[in-house]
Amino acid sequence: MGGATFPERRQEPGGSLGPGPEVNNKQSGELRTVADNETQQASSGEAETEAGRAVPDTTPDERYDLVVVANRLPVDFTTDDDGAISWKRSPGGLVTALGPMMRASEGAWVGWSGAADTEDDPFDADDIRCVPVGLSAAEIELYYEGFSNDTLWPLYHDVIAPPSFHRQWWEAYRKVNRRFAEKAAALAKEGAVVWVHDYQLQLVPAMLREMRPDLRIGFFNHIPFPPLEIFSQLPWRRQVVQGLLGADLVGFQRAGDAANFIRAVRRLTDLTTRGQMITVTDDEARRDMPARHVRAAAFPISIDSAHFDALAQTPEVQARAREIRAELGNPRVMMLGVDRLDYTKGIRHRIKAYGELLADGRLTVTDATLVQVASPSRENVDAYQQLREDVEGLVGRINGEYGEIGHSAINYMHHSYPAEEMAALYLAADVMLVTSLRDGMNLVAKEYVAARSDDQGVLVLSEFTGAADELGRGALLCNPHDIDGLKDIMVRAATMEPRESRKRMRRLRRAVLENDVARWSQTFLGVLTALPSRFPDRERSYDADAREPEPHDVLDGEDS
Ligand SMILES: O=P(O)(O)OC[C@H]1O[C@H](O[C@H]2O[C@H](CO)[C@@H](O)[C@H](O)[C@H]2O)[C@H](O)[C@@H](O)[C@@H]1O
Ligand SMILES: O=c1ccn([C@@H]2O[C@H](COP(=O)(O)OP(=O)(O)O)[C@@H](O)[C@H]2O)c(=O)[nH]1
Repeated sequence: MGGATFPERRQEPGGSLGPGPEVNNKQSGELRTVADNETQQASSGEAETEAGRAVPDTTPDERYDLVVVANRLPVDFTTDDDGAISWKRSPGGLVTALGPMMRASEGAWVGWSGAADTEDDPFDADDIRCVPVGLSAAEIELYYEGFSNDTLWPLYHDVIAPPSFHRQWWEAYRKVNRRFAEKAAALAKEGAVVWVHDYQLQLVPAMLREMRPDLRIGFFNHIPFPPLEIFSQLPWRRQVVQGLLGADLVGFQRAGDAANFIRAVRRLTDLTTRGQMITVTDDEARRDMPARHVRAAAFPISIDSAHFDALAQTPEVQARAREIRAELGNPRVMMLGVDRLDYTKGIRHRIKAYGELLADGRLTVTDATLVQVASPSRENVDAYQQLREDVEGLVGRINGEYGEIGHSAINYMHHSYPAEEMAALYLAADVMLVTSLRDGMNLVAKEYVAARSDDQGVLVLSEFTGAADELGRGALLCNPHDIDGLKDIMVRAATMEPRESRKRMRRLRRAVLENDVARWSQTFLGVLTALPSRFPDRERSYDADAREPEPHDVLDGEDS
């Protein structure tokens, strides 16, 4: 397929970001506190950046053709009891998705290291150039835990939990977004591509465009974009839309998300839209600039399917899968759930349904078991603390009620595991339960499929995941709010004839192996770089030969 091409990097494609070695200080530099860092103080000041303001300096060899900007770096720093600094892979699907592309390109990844009050020098981790953005402890509380994960996250996930609106959080969000924009502006070569990711950084595209109008800016939202009626609750809804419209291309997981965004643009601005295109003409500050077009479309994200497929076929992973089953007492049916411990994932609904199946006698602990991995997430946010209490209380009650010696009803782990262990769990599981109440994509569903080269296993998949659009024909789709319906589907999965499950799994595997993450990033970057330039004379350093790949259809001719 067509799309952006990148200079080859020294590393072979496909390595996974496992727990990392200790950081080489020569490479990473000493950790410094934010307060110690004058540059940081300057760039994090309260003052609004004016159009045309000078951008922080970087040395010429620290400029890139491709700059990825995401809240998190692909690795998190941790400091052990002896003060030694090491890193491990950051949680969540964003890193799973972007890691392979970044390892294959000569780009830089701008993000937060996961630690408070540090400002680090750029470093290489797993062959990705990482450029840290420092956050103070207060900013983590206000920008990350507050506005990102207690305002935007619940709002964008169908208000499953009530969002909180605080002006102080919004101010921190703006300030931190500006810091990310400044860092990206300083790192990008003339005419470079900057790809901004996710809800934590929605103001970055417009800020960056103001600082660097020469850049080609893409934005991808990994989580759903809510319907107008919900989005409108946000007191700063216009500023968010304006922030996103700084991009040339705004990508979403599902066509419905892109349609929601375009509807918000139509209602909250005076701009004209036509299908996927929005014409931006209100550049008051820069009247010399011609009108520009912003395209909004769906680009469903994926995984490094071939890599996961190969990983699951290694003798070590296969042996570990057998070991897991043996340790569980070789049940007839092993069901599996793997999620960040997040209220969007429908963990409570799943466990409730499982408990009722045991109570009804439709499943027994000698016959079946549920393994639930709930990896720690956002532990300082109240809703996540409450969720942990609820889930662990429920698991304890069900185990107390139905467990027998040698047969737990539910094997619950509040840990995060490396990819090898995930692959072994997927291989061991007869039924994979993905019951999210709302989920941008859900890469776990795709990983399960990629791991099953034996064509066995059944995927139960919530219709409220992005993955349901592509995997709906092979998975058993469920509505997790309908507990009785969910119970029936779980029993159907546990008792499915091998002939039917093989047929379904083959269908699923075709979808996942064909549409991998390389294709996703090439399609997005291909569309981004093929959009007509506002600077036709300027030679682009990207992909002059690319034919324009097609994003997924968004709107059915809805114009205004
Ligand atoms: O960084 P955290 O606050 O620890 O959260 C982890 C990540 O969670 C979210 O993942 C989303 O992206 C996945 C890949 O596109 C998608 O499959 C999933 O449905 C989304 O929930 C979040 O969007 C990331 O920014 C976080 O880093
Ligand atoms: O213990 C764990 C739990 C999850 N994951 C990975 O985290 C990602 C979760 O992505 P998903 O899109 O399903 O959800 P998110 O957490 O991003 O909302 C997947 O690649 C999982 O393999 C992991 O490596 N170890």
